[in-house]
Amino acid sequence: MKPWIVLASQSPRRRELLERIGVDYRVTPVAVDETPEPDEGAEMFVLRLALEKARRGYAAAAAGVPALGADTAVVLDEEILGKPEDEAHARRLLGRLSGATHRVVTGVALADDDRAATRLSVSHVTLRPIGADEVRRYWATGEPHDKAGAYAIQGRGGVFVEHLDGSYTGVMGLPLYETTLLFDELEVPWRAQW
Ligand SMILES: Cc1cn([C@H]2C[C@H](O)[C@@H](COP(=O)(O)OP(=O)(O)OP(=O)(O)O)O2)c(=O)[nH]c1=O
Repeated sequence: MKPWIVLASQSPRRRELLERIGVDYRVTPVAVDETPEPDEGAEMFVLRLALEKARRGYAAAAAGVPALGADTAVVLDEEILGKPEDEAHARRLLGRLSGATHRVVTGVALADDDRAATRLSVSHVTLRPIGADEVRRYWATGEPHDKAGAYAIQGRGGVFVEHLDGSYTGVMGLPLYETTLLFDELEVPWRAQW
């Protein structure tokens, strides 16, 4: 049996969110170069990567069903912060995010051979001040290692979140509202489970 969609992602968070709403998917992770173009804004960047992941996922899976791609970036003062390379990098990232408001942008894209649709989710997140010792302990949990901005709202990092203006699932990596708009657009039968 064909799945409804291909998920062009290795992120366990994206799988978990699709499972929450009962979507039948198959995973086909793809590798894309995640380097922003010179002068490319964060919104354009995540939309471009989401679409690239979706298109490559569609081709690689060869399942004849639409492929979903997504990309999340944490943005402070128009700078894309990315994932931490090591503890010192996480310390610098969380030091900058501590006690400040940043933007989390997630692009989602759904594509097949002749159709493609994209949506953008933008959230503003305020983190409370985070102490150096707290960063050290947080790093030791392993949680921040593969997360943009070195924190996870859905995990222990939730204790740092003083305010969220936007989409919780968008910050987590797959905005469910926007994703279901894409499903409707390309006639993915997600409502069958409701
Ligand atoms: C800010 C934040 C990010 N993240 C995650 C979401 C994304 O998985 C990750 C950002 O990296 P992405 O490059 O968007 O995704 P990925 O590398 O995990 O997976 P793939 O490219 O295969 O789809 O950070 C959280 O889980 N919680 C948060 O609060």
